[in-house]
Amino acid sequence: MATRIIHLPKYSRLSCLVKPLTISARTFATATASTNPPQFTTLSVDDRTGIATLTLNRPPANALNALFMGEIQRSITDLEKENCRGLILTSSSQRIFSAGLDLKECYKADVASLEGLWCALQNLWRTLFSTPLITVALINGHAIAGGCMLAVSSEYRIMLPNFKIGVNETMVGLAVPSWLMDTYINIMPSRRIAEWDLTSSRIYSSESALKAGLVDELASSKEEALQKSAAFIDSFSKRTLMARAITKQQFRAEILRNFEQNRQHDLDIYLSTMQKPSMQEFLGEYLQSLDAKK
Ligand SMILES: CCCCCCCCCCCCC/C=C/C(=O)SCCNC(=O)CCNC(=O)[C@H](O)C(C)(C)COP(=O)(O)OP(=O)(O)OC[C@H]1O[C@@H](n2cnc3c(N)ncnc32)[C@H](O)[C@@H]1OP(=O)(O)O
Repeated sequence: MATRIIHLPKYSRLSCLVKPLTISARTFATATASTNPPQFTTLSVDDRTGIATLTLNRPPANALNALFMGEIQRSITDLEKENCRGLILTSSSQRIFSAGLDLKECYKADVASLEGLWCALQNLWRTLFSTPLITVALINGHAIAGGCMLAVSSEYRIMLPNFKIGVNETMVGLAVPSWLMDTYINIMPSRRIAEWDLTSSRIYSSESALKAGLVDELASSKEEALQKSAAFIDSFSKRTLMARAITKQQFRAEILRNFEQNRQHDLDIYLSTMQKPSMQEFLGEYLQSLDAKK
């Protein structure tokens, strides 16, 4: 299980682009660092197509803590080095893609832990948003806040029915960071709708997300969604990959520049917000409300 990403064929050596994902797919887990075994992700790469599937596996909610986010980020970076062609991001859970930041780790945490969490979130977003890989979020469960961030940072979103997706920060009294706002605007058909959504903490159903343009397709099963994800990646021919990647990065460059200029400010806002007694009190109540559902 604990295998590093090695022996991945260079995409340039692949002779055939359009092949179904299966037969020669190898499954292995991603390492969190060169010496540490992975804990929360599994990566499978199809040798023939050059398509990787990264599966989030941190039960029960794929809540994003620093270690988990570091693993995801390193997987993407490793795949880039191996000239992998496309990445499908999905969840091992049958009902939660990701519930966003691990709120339990935000509660009564010391400053160093809060800082570690936020920097890991910033780094993960930056890596996913800027990667030259063709990225698809296969949203097979609820995707809230940071979970939605993973989806909107990807290039294409395919969602299974009857789940929820959206960014709920203002509902809990928090401003949406400008880089997340820009990422959301980048994919929504209308800036006006994006502003409405983020200011009102709108959470969509899968079906309404499709109508609004927040997701691109629905699929009735994970298998169908995998096929559609592979089809999206395959729709870009080998010939266009380099030009495509540069064009994608040009589209995203200004958002990335703004982020770099405000990175420290963004961290400072998060730290000061999370350390407020009123926020910690609210967070405690919020966590209790999640538990009270049982
Ligand atoms: C008070 C909020 C503070 C926010 C702090 C952020 C400050 C920065 C602002 C700007 C940030 C932008 C970047 C992103 C930020 C975030 O991601 S904040 C996280 C916001 N996420 C949520 O509000 C989601 C909360 N969860 C849910 O709504 C539901 O759990 C669900 C995802 C819709 C799933 O519902 P359901 O299938 O009914 O499962 P549950 O029973 O509710 O949950 C299962 C278990 O998972 C635990 N859990 C759920 N969410 C989280 C979480 N975010 N962190 C940690 N743990 C979580 C839940 O407690 C259950 O646990 P068990 O009781 O152990 O089973």
